[in-house]
Amino acid sequence: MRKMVFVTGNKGKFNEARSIFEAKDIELIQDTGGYPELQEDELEPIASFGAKWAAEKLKIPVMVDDSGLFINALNGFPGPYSAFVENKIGNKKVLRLMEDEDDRTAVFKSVIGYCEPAKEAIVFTGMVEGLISLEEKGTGGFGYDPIFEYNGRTFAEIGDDEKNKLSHRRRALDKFFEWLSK
Ligand SMILES: O=c1nc[nH]c2c1ncn2[C@H]1C[C@H](O)[C@@H](COP(=O)(O)OP(=O)(O)OP(=O)(O)O)O1
Ligand SMILES: [Mg+2]
Repeated sequence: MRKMVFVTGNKGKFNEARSIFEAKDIELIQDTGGYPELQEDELEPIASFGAKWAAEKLKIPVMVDDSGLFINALNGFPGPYSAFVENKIGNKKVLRLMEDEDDRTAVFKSVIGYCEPAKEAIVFTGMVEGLISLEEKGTGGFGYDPIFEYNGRTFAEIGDDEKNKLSHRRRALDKFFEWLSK
């Protein structure tokens, strides 16, 4: 069985990616060592720099995932600040910010960065459009899943298997698998 090292401290991301890789017969190994996260408006340079940095440090091919929730009524907030905002204020306060907003549309984005030592990093972007719910719903998933609605149910309600068929992460990983198989 082939292997891939995923540098992330986020257990929810890792568990999701692991089951997506399992279906491709690739064993996913978590490295929690981290990497410096650039301050950028876009996720692509953050993932690209992180993958390059980790590949040179560990001296093995690695992947990273920089992701986030972009809420249209909030000008794309929290976007690249998603992890900071999740830890600092949480879903309830994000819903408070959205209290008077009619436009509930939002985009979940995942950028997978892959790099082999002494090579350039390559990135694959996946997106899914949905709505910010009026209240938290569901017990599955992680992070913003309880407030991100897709076809009437939140990502925390639809369950891991359903989420893994259509999520931003799945869409980015499908592009990665296509590239790997070339
Ligand atoms: O499918 C998802 N369902 C719910 N929430 C999600 C999802 N995907 C990303 N998110 C949230 C988690 C974190 O608050 C932020 C990403 O921040 P991001 O820096 O990429 O991840 P992180 O700091 O948690 O882990 P790490 O950098 O070690 O991979 O967006
Ligand atoms: Mg992070």
